[in-house]
Amino acid sequence: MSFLELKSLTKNFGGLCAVDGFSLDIAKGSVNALVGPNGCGKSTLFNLITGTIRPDSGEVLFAGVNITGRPPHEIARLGIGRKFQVPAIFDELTVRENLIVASRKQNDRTAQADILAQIHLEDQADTLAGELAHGQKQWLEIGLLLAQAPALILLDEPTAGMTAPETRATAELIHRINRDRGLTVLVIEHDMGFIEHLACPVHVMSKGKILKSGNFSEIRNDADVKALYFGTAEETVDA
Ligand SMILES: Nc1ncnc2c1ncn2[C@@H]1O[C@H](COP(=O)(O)OP(=O)(O)OP(=O)(O)O)[C@@H](O)[C@H]1O
Repeated sequence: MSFLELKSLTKNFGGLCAVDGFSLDIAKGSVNALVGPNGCGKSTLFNLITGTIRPDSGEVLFAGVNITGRPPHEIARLGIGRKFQVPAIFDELTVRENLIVASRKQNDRTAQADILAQIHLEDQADTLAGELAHGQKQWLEIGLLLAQAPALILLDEPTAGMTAPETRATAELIHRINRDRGLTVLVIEHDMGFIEHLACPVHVMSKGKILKSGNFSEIRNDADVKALYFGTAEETVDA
């Protein structure tokens, strides 16, 4: 059954069509990746899902409920969490305090301990968030999302600026929270190595709509996708 249903979403900014009749069905409990060149409309699509901006036309259905045009706080309360590229954490609080502040149930220490284990920051619980390594800050922000008990999370370039081991660990983290919490995940990414580790359905966006959907190797070897990135079908997508 479709958990998130995007139906012919369209958003224009003046004369620019950023999202152009975009449709996609995301199944409950699945992980999906959205890739595409700079400016193809990925972040605008996330803004349409989370209510930051309203579509000119089209609909967003979440768990069967039409949430199109609802305000962001209402959509968040319904269970959609979003992580932006730059981590929004409290640097001057410890990792544990960050989680407590973000938690729906602030006294539920068991839930917070579970999250600490899942984001691999058990040993840093009493470290100031500002002192964490870059990758750990990104994981803490995913932890802050988990503390709000969402059913769907949208991650915008979660591995930006990460080392290769951090990137691999992030793919494992996403698998873990998907498996252990039954969370549905939609990820925007540029890093094809990360997408390969995720081993999930990949949707390629171009000029506001889906160009191709498939598994990693189908996308990597697709002539239209190669042409989109390189203007030629001769090379391999590994940017
Ligand atoms: N608020 C806005 N006002 C005007 N134009 C906008 C606005 N937001 C986005 N755009 C334009 O819409 C197009 C799509 O932008 P968007 O940020 O969604 O792309 P993207 O695929 O997320 O890009 P990137 O990978 O670089 O983050 C771009 O041409 C962008 O300049």
